[in-house]
Amino acid sequence: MLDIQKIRAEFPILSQTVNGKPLVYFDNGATSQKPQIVIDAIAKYYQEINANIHRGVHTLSQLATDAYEISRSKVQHHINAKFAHEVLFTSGTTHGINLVTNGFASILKPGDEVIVSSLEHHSNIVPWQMLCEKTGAVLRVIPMNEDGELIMEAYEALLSEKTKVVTVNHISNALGIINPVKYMIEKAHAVGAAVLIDGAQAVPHLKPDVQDLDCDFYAFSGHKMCGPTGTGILYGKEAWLNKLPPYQGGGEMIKEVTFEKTTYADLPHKFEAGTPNIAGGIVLGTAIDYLNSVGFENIQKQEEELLAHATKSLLEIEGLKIYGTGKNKASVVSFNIDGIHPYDIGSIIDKLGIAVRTGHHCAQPIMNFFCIPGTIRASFSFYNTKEEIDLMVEAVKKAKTMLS
Ligand SMILES: Cc1ncc(COP(=O)(O)O)c(CNc2co[nH]c2=O)c1O
Repeated sequence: MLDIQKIRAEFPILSQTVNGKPLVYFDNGATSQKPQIVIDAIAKYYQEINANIHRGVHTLSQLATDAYEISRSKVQHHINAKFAHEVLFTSGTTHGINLVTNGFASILKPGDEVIVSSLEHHSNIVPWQMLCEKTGAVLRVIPMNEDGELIMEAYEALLSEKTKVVTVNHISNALGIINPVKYMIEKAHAVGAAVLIDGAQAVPHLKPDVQDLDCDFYAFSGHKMCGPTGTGILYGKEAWLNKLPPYQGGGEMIKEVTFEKTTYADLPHKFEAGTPNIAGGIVLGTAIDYLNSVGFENIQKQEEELLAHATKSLLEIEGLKIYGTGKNKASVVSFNIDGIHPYDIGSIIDKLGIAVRTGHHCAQPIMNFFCIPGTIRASFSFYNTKEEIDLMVEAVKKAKTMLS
C-alpha cells in the first residue's frame, strides 16, 4: 500500500500553487513530474563526473562512460531485453520511431504494406506515411469501435503476405485504451511482418517485457516515466538492428573513416551518432530505479482506484460523455460536456489550479472518428489522489455552469 503523502513529498512541484490554488496536475500523459532523487541526480552528474563519453582516456570520462552504460544495462533488465546492445538511447519515442522508419526505407518495396492502428499518436502515423511515400508501400489502418477498442477481426483481415510492418501503441494517449499487443504481435509474425510497439504511454504504468511480447521494436520516452525530457529508448531485436542502416552519420557511430569508405560501429553505437544526452541517459536509469522502488504493482493499484473514482464521479455530471470506454484502460479519462468546447472547460478549470490537456492530443484520427474537435483529457499518475479528482470534478461543474 502506497503512503501517498510520503510519495507526494518527494515531488517538489506538487506543492506548487497555480493561480493562487494548489496545483492539481492531471497532464501526466503529456509528461510526468520528477521526484527529488531524479532532480538531484542531474545536478550530481554535472557537479561530479561530467565529461564526454566512450573515447576519453581520463578518469572523469571513464566514470561518465561507466554511469551511462550502467544506465543502459538498467534499461535492459527493466524491459527484459536479451542484450544491452539491443537498447538504444534516443531523445524520445518520436526519435525511436523515426530511426526505424528510416531503416525500413531501404527494405520496403512498392506494394508492401504497413499496418497502423486508428488509435495512434501522430508520432506513430506520420513517419510511416513518409516512409510509404518514399518507398511506394501502402498504409493500412486498423479500425476502432465506439468504445475506442481496435477491431481484431478487421486487423486479422488486413494481414497478408504483403504486410511487412505492424505498428501500434501499447496504450492510447488520447483514450487510455490498453491494446492486446501480444496477440497482435503473434498474428503479425504469422505472416512474417515485423512489429514496432509504441510504448510511450505504457512505461509509466507497467514494466514491458520485450522478450515475452516478442516485439521487434519497442519505443518509449523517459520524460513520461519520471525521467528527464530529451531522453528515450528504442529497443530492437539484435537481428533487426544489425539489418537496419545507421540513422545518423557522425562521430561515435564509426569503426573507421576514410574518404574512400567508412565502416560503422557495432551495436548499439551504430545508432548513437554524436555526443548524446549523457546526463539524461544516466538519470533515466535513476528514474527507473525510483519507479521500481515504488513498485509497479503499487502504481497500478493506485492508478486503478483513481481511474474508477474519476470515471464514476465525472459520469454524475449531466451531459458529460467519456471517450474510451473499453474494459482495459490505463489511468486516463477523456471527456466532453454537451455543447461546450473542451478548450473552454480546460481554460476555466486551469484558473482553479487544475492542469488537464484539451484538444486532439496529436491523435486527430480519433477525434475525426468521434466527430469532435478534441477532448478534455485527465491523465493520472500514482502520486495523484482521489481528493484531487474531487477538486477537478467540482471545477468542471463550476465551468459547466458558467458556460451553459
Ligand atoms: C502514444 C505516444 N506516442 C508517441 C508520443 C511522442 O512522444 P515524445 O517523442 O516523447 O514527444 C506520445 C507523446 N504524447 C503526448 C505528448 O503530449 N501529450 C501527449 O499525449 C505518445 O503519447
